[in-house]
Amino acid sequence: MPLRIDVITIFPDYFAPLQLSLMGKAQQSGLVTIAIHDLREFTSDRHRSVDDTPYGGGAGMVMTPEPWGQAIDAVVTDQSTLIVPTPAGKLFSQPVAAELAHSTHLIFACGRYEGIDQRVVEYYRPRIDVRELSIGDYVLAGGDVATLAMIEASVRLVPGVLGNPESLVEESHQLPGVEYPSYTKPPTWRGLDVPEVLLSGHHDQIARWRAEQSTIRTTHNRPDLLPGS
Ligand SMILES: O=C(OCc1ccccc1)c1cn[nH]c1
Repeated sequence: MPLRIDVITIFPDYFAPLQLSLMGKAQQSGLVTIAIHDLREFTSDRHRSVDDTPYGGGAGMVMTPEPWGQAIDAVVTDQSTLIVPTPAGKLFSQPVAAELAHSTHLIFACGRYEGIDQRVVEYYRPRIDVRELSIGDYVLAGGDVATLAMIEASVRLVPGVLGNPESLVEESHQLPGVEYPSYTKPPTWRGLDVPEVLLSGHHDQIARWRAEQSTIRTTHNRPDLLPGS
């Protein structure tokens, strides 16, 4: 059963990169189908407006619910998962990407401005799986870039998309923490040598060195990922 993804956005051109490289091949392989929908196609006024001023005051504009209701109704089934990228969402992560990779149908609602009228989430929550997801603690101008990141992270985990599942095995069996540093040819570059152990052929020493490098790097860059933290 291929994974179907529908993206609803006011900037369809943001998703041109999905036709390239791994994402493009995934679509050609039939493992994934991705459709992009322009939210303005679902407006009914002459100005094709999608936003209005916020109730309760405050700066910025809020996206009105009706175009979203029309657009989501056009693609939704009882198997759909509606994903709303927002800084206020639960944190997207590799385990969440793995879950999405095994879904049947994902609908991404890319909000702009201050976000989408919350009643859109409230309306669909009793009907389908609705997930407000954040890709990190910073604010983007819209959900489009977050959606690209979540699609790329999820689609690469769809069985058959990655030519070499080997790279997934290492990723999933990785020690808690970040990856060890990688090196390739030439053995010396601008006076810098590749760590000797990596050229030694001693696989147990290499594994030990990599584990140690992962711990050093995690301690320095991501102490929050250290076991027991
Ligand atoms: O900025 C983001 O989404 C766009 C957005 C949606 C709703 C209101 C403001 C901005 C975002 C940041 N981390 N994850 C998502």
